[in-house]
Amino acid sequence: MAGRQRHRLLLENAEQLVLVCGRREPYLRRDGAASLGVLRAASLVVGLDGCIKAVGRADVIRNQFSEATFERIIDCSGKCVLPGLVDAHTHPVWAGDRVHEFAMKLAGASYMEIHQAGGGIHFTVEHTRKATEEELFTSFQHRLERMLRAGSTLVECKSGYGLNLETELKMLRVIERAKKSMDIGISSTYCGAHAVPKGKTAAEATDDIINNHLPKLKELKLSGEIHVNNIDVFCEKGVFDLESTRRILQAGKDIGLQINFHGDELHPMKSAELGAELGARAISHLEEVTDEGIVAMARAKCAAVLLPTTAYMLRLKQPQARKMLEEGVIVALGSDFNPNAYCFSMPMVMHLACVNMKMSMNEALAAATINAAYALGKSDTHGSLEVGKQGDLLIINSSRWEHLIYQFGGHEALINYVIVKGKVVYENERCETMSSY
Ligand SMILES: N=CN[C@@H](CCC(=O)O)C(=O)O
Ligand SMILES: [Zn+2]
Repeated sequence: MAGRQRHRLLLENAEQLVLVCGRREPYLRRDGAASLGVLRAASLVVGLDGCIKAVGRADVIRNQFSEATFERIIDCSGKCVLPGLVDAHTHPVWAGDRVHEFAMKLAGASYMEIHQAGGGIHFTVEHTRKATEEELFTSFQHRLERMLRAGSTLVECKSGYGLNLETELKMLRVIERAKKSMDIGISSTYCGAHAVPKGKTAAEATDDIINNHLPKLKELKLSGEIHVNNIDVFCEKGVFDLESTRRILQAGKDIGLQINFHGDELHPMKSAELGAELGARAISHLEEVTDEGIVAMARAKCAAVLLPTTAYMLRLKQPQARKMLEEGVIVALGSDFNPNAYCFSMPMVMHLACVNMKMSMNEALAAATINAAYALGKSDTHGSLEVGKQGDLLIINSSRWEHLIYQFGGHEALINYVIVKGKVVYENERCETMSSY
């Protein structure tokens, strides 16, 4: 019996309550994701500390908590409860959109042609350097709100449109401010090696990062001003080669950052092999990964963060999700939200992963919850509905959870509530009438 205690939230009698996993698994590989834990006619309790206190059959929970009181009770009859989605890769702090480049790409220009002609990341760097911290914060806040409304409750956020120390720090301060002031969870990534800045060689940029940027980040961490979680490099032909990538990532690891980088996207670079060797937490993209790289990642428990929007947008070859899953790689998903791939929606990302990368809906949900949390080093607190984990939840207005993936582009009509630490942070009253058609 739970006694007369007060709790924050009771979700009662959900048609389906999708645990994702239930035995404190830190990740799910292919076989684990084949059948996700789903309870029927189930309830869930979140305590005043924001953590899940109980999950189980509705009649059992009713009995157990018969004398308890709740700040809020939501009747979930006919609805599904899922863990909040985790977006493992985004670039959400920038000024200056690139809709004009979308038109160029549709007319046949490649991503690298635009980049080498001074557009792409360089265009965004120019605009981001000019923007004030306040302007960047305002647009970032709006973007985070859109991510939250699409069901993401934990998001990885990169810097990388400054390249010089001053603007990289400006971006990281903006991310830090959102970490403190917004409900959505954030894992922050220093991505000063996102491109070689104009006027510098890759070797000079590498030295600048190692000798100036990283020592400053260490100092700011010690003074408590900015806490960065991950280090990233765009390891790509014509950007940072394997050796520069190795030096930067190792230096980041030496100051306590988790390695989580862009690799093997447009050309095979042996990024996967490097990441496995350095103990990387995750590598993103991997459209061009080798068979040996896949095996090395599986062995090193290095998560593959696949980004279906990028391959779709740039008409690249799809990452080999099936091969990765068969070889035992931990597969996660990210939206890759950035001025090139303007997508906030993890439900859309899961849909693309299923159709274009041949993942099952169970695999896609595991990749967008527990495995994405693992890619950020947070699967002990996020990514599944288990007692003791943070109460980050979604309630959808459907009696089968798979509608979240099946109704592509339709999440606005389907997501009824988004909850962080047991507190309702988004409530969509219109979905009641909209999603039943
Ligand atoms: N590939 C490198 N970085 C981003 C794109 C960033 C940009 O084009 O602004 C990505 O992950 O897709
Ligand atoms: Zn990226």
